[in-house]
Amino acid sequence: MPNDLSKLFSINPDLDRKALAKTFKSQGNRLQIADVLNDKSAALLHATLLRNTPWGFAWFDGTHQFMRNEEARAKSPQDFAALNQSIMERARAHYTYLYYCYPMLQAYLEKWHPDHVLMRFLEFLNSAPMLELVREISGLSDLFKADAQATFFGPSHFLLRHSDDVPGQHRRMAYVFGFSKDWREDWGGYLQFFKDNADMDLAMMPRFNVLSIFTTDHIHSVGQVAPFATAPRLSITGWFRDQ
Ligand SMILES: O=C(O)CCC(=O)C(=O)O
Ligand SMILES: [Fe+2]
Repeated sequence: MPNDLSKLFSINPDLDRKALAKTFKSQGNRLQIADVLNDKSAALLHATLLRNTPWGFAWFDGTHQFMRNEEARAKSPQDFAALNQSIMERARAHYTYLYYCYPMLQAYLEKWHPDHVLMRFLEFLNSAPMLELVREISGLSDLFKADAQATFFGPSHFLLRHSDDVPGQHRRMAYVFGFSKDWREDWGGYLQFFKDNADMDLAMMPRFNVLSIFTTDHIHSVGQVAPFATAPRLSITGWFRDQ
């Protein structure tokens, strides 16, 4: 791992990995790890997501749609109202989502902003210390790479119920690094898991400096963020793969 990467980011050395592995198993291969990064790493990522990320706009209309920041800035409020309306109509009966997004892997491969902090974090995600942490806690010893997107869920954003298990994609472990500060129970935005009978089985609150991981066999959603939430739900999320 290059030196500059380990200076930027590091994992909290005090994590009790054995205890975390036990809890991961007892919760049906799901876990939210508190204080996962050292304080400096988490503060840098929080500041980057809050103030220095060229967010685009992601939604689903039958396939994934993404509008880059440059393009979104050129749209009128009327354009956005119409788009919003069409997503809300779709959500009545079909799968969809709506949030601000920065597709880190695509940006990396296409060199959109090669010096951006998030590009270094994508490298850190794919470095030995991070892969070893997730392998150790999950027992999945063949995880070897991760993709990533940064997401910003503002008021009324949501991600409906779905499974991450897309055939041929080799996604084994979903992950969500959370950087949301001072979240409140009434603001929605929980990562929620459902049982077969549609009762909620577990819900993880948006928090600062946490890593939520779960195997891709779980049906889950991100609850709609309340219109009165005064802070965004900030995350870096994706999948660890075995191929
Ligand atoms: O942001 C989250 O908590 C989950 C995101 C998710 O489920 C997904 O991107 O598939
Ligand atoms: Fe998901």
